[in-house]
Amino acid sequence: MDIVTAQEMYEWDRVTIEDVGIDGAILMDSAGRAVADDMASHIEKRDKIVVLIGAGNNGGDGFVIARTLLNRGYDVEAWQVVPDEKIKGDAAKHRSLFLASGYELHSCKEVGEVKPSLEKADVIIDAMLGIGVRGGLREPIADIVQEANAQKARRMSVDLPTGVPADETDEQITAFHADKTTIVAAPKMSAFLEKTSSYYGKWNVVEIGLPSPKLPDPRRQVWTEADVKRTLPRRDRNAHKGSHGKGLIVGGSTVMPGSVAMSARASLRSGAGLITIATVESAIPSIAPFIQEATFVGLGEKEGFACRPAPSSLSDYDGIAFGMGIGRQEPTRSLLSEILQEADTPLLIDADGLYELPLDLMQKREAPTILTPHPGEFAQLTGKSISDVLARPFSLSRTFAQAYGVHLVLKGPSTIITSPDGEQRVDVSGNAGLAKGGSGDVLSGMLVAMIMQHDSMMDALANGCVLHGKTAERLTSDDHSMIDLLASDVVEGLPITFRAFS
Ligand SMILES: NC(=O)C1=CN([C@@H]2O[C@H](COP(=O)(O)OP(=O)(O)OC[C@H]3O[C@@H](n4cnc5c(N)ncnc54)[C@H](OP(=O)(O)O)[C@@H]3O)[C@@H](O)[C@H]2O)[C@@H](O)CC1
Ligand SMILES: Nc1ncnc2c1ncn2[C@@H]1O[C@H](COP(=O)(O)OP(=O)(O)O)[C@@H](O)[C@H]1O
Ligand SMILES: [K+]
Repeated sequence: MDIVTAQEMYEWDRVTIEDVGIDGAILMDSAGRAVADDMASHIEKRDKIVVLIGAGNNGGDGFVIARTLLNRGYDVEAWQVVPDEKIKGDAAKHRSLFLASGYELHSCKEVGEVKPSLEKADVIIDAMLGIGVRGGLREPIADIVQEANAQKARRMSVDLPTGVPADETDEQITAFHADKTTIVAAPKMSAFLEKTSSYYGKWNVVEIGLPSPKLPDPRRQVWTEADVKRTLPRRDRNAHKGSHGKGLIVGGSTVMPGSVAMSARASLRSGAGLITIATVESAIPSIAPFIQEATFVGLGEKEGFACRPAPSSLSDYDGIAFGMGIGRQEPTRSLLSEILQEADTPLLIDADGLYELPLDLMQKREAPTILTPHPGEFAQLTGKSISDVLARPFSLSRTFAQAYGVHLVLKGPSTIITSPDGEQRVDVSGNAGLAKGGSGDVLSGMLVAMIMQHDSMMDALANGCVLHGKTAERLTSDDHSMIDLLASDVVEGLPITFRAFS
């Protein structure tokens, strides 16, 4: 499922109308009817419905939705919240069709006129503004949004909640707070941004007749369960342990020994053939009982933290993960510098490994490098603030991955995975049960296992992220809550996930 900007959406629409030859008013009719069909499955005949209609094409969709629901016998009041002369083109045509059908259209210049209807409504449908919003909301829309948000009615938005822009933004927004949004044709970037995603409520996408081959490839897509099922490698019945990769996990310290054990277990549970843990010598006895299947390499240590030299024969491994629980001490960073220069296999760097990462050495590597920061770590890597990262994760990820030639997994409720040539995939699985220490360590272990088994790095990373999130989702819907779920529960939950997906 492609994720679009406003500009990409307009281009898709333009090409469909001009080159394919589908009339704009017909597209609007299809869009409105598809949205009405979707919304109708969430409303009852006895519900009092108010449709709020703006000036642009989003309002045009609103006229079609109101007419369609009225045709089907729903109890609908249609409210135009802009002056007549503002409504032009296809929207004006659908306004005429609405009136010619014999339906009543209310209009308001200020919120007081529509307020009694909003107060009585069971459902408020927002077709005021879509991807064409510019700047702060003007009156009366600003007041209507505030009044609608104060009601107990169910709020449903058409395409986007009014006030939410389609794209990344630094601006503070005031917006309609939808319980549900029916998105037209393709999800917009803002559905995945921390600042704006909550205004959408639950969302889904309806098809409206825009031909898929005519969408200019945004190189940005949601990675779905179906994508995982399609691309997850099947295990060959003649496999031996070497077929699925020999991984090295470098991390841990005397004060943080558990993280590497979790990464290693997650890696083995995700299909890695062999896992070696490289950690400070003194931590091995405390870790070993938790992971009988792994082998160990003892690292030299200074005051409980790992130091050079790097484990010998780095080239024996098919994948390396560095950083979980390793600490931020100077000797540890020298160890990473050595690994960056010597390892000629895929190297994933997470957690403390990302702290003061030598970007120049990383950039010189020829084998793939994968960074898995959360927004705080990415802010530190880029010299931006966390709020900058949260406002522009797509563009900052793409710029960084392309500049440094790395794969970037920017973690969060929507995890954005970017390749060195700028392709992006978004994983929306998981829930707040994962907002716990150790979740990232589990993910790193899973990703190393995936990297060793897939031919495509992007498939490996996207599949690993979705399987991680889906495991948490399943666990919190069965035996656990988001409160009690531990990272180690996610590791032990992997078998059922893999059974479902492979
Ligand atoms: N194009 C497509 O691909 C398809 C689009 N479709 C649908 O069309 C929608 C996009 O339509 P759109 O381009 O007409 O923009 P839209 O969001 O209705 O707003 C424009 C109006 O809002 C006004 N306005 C702006 N900012 C404002 C503010 N801050 N406060 C107050 N008012 C403000 C602005 O006024 P102006 O500034 O011009 O005076 C103008 O009148 C899209 O989301 C989808 O639903 C589908 O039907 C089919 C395929
Ligand atoms: N609210 C959430 N919804 C979905 N996934 C989440 C949420 N919070 C955290 N996660 C996921 O959990 C993991 C946390 O990683 P990270 O922040 O590195 O944790 P830690 O360093 O504590 O192990 C990431 O995969 C992230 O995507
Ligand atoms: K809307």
